[in-house]
Amino acid sequence: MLSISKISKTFFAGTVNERRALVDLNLELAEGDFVTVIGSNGAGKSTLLNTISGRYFADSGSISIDGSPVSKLKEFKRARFVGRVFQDPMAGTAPDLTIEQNLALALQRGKRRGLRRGITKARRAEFARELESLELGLENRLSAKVGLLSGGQRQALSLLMAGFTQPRILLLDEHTAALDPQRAALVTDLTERIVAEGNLTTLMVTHNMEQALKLGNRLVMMHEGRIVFEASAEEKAKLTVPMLLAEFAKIKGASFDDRALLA
Ligand SMILES: Nc1ncnc2c1ncn2[C@@H]1O[C@H](COP(=O)(O)OP(=O)(O)OP(=O)(O)O)[C@@H](O)[C@H]1O
Repeated sequence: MLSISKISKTFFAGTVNERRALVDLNLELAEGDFVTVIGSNGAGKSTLLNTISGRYFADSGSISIDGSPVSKLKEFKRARFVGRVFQDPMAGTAPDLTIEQNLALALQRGKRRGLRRGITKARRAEFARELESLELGLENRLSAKVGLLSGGQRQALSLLMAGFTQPRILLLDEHTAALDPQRAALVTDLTERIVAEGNLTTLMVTHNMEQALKLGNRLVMMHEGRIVFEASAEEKAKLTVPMLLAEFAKIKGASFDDRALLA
């Protein structure tokens, strides 16, 4: 359903600052696949997500979603079917709008279209029910501005909104990295639940190897713009953190820090 064929992306080509972020990369995701993406710093993970979301156009190669080419579509057009949660909790929500206004916007963008604009009593009750499942007490703060929430609360809300919009592809870019361990664990569990409930086709970048093994049915490791290791569902089930570290060690010249990867 997501087909990436031979995409390359070079920044500052032909200058001393040239960076080959993606090199002839191929990746196929079937409906409902949840692929975790790990790799050394500068491996091209964010650039891969950025070319799927349309933030950057690839220099060559093609990307299609449900068989339709999207490589030439601008980011705002792809936003209809690409959902994204970033590392920065400030990125995914509108800080000056209230929690219920943010949720209403997500609902309007999603499949549950046709619902009247505005927030009815029934819809407020639905929002409260959904927020209750986050176990953060947000159900009692529907009219609070989102800018007042903590990072973890905003990431949880962003995920809930991504679930509402029912994207064809969900991109998660180190979305738990800026959170304290407790909130990161909560958002990790929530990610599993929302992806499973919506059967969302998902790509998740993480530096946390335990998280990369816990979540998803497939795993890819990137290095210098290429996928250098892949694990199918069956293989991933047998992988351990030491095995992944051994794979990293095989990458000639890879600069990585075990502690950072295990953090
Ligand atoms: N907007 C940009 N302008 C110039 N160079 C860029 C840009 N974005 C990424 N790069 C370069 O492309 C390469 C890949 O970067 P990218 O951010 O995709 O890596 P990453 O795997 O996400 O790294 P990290 O784990 O450190 O976040 C790096 O060499 C980076 O410096």
